[in-house]
Amino acid sequence: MNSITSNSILSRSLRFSLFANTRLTTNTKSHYLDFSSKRNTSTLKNVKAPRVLITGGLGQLGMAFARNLRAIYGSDNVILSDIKQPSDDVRSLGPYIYLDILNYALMEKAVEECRIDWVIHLSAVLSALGEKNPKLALDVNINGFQNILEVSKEHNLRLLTPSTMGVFSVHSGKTNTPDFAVMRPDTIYGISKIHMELMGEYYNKKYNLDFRSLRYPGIISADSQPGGGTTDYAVDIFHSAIKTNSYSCFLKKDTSLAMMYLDDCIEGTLKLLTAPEESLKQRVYNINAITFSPEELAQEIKKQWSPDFKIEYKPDFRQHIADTWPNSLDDSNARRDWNFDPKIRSTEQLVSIMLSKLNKN
Ligand SMILES: NC(=O)c1ccc[n+]([C@@H]2O[C@H](COP(=O)([O-])OP(=O)(O)OC[C@H]3O[C@@H](n4cnc5c(N)ncnc54)[C@H](O)[C@@H]3O)[C@@H](O)[C@H]2O)c1
Ligand SMILES: C[C@@H](O)[C@H](N)C(=O)O
Repeated sequence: MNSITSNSILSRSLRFSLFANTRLTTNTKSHYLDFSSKRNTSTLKNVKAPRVLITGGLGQLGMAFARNLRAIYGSDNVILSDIKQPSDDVRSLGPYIYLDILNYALMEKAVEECRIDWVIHLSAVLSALGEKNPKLALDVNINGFQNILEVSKEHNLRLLTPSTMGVFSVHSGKTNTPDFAVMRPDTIYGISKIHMELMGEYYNKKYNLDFRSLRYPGIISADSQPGGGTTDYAVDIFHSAIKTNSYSCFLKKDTSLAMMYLDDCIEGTLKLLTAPEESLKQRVYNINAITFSPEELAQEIKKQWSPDFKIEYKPDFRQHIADTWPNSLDDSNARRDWNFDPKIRSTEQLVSIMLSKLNKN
């Protein structure tokens, strides 16, 4: 059960600067005023906020986005959506609508009726699930994205869609992989995410669509379950350690991968979402934070949780996927253009924050 709290992870000053940064290109609807002019702060309070639609919001990341965006722009301005039934808790925190991204008419109706200005498009089928059901992954990740891309173009929306380190491959380089590396992924997930990146860039160039994307490493969260990826072990291991003081890992002990704590993912994404157009030198950016292997993570859990913690390694089909992915990404462009700056930078910090959060639940 995800423990849903309404508190934002963002500091008050960061929330304010993200709000103040919420600037608009001239061709955007006038739901709210342009902050780019030299307004003094007293005018901020009586200015309308953007109305944000989150698709696929009931997965691992969606609620954290909703909580933090609502803390900045107000609950009624952030509409959560998915094809799952939300809990009463979720419904109590703000507007929720059923939205299947494969239904273009339904999506356009939602954008019009909810007077949407920005979309955070999270709906997707992730790597492991995608290899089990390639047709579903193709449908959701490609056809679904085409729908949201078209609706965003037709309605002048700002569209942010997360990409993944899964677009890289053995040809991209394993360490400090740059934004513009060779991309030849052999998973349906990686292929569909490259499609998303390239089509988003095409619509930006051809139709001036305000498309933004960032390549996440494996995201690690305490309050939400992962949705079927190859890095899910790094979340599952904590729940298993607390429950049984043991874990059976589906990757080999030395499989080093790029990882990130949820709060850094959210803060970084909101920085890109609100970055002034003129600061963006590209539309798709790598972000990076921590690198560890299952064995290194297990050793840190032994240190901070229990020296008797037991781990076994039983690699499955996800090992091949992980073997094609980088262990770290070069995110210097994200740092340069919109001040990406993760706080959790070590396995030790990650284990400490995860155990403290999970022990509270
Ligand atoms: N979590 C990570 O580690 C990670 C890393 C890299 C990139 N990303 C990206 O971030 C985004 C969110 O990831 P997540 O971990 O929350 O994913 P998730 O798998 O946990 O959730 C995806 C959501 O999409 C929804 N969905 C599926 N089909 C849909 C449809 N037809 N219409 C509407 N919604 C539909 C699902 O119901 C689910 O709630 C995805 O685009 C993913 O590729 C995530
Ligand atoms: C890395 C990311 O895209 C997701 N957690 C997956 O493993 O598929």
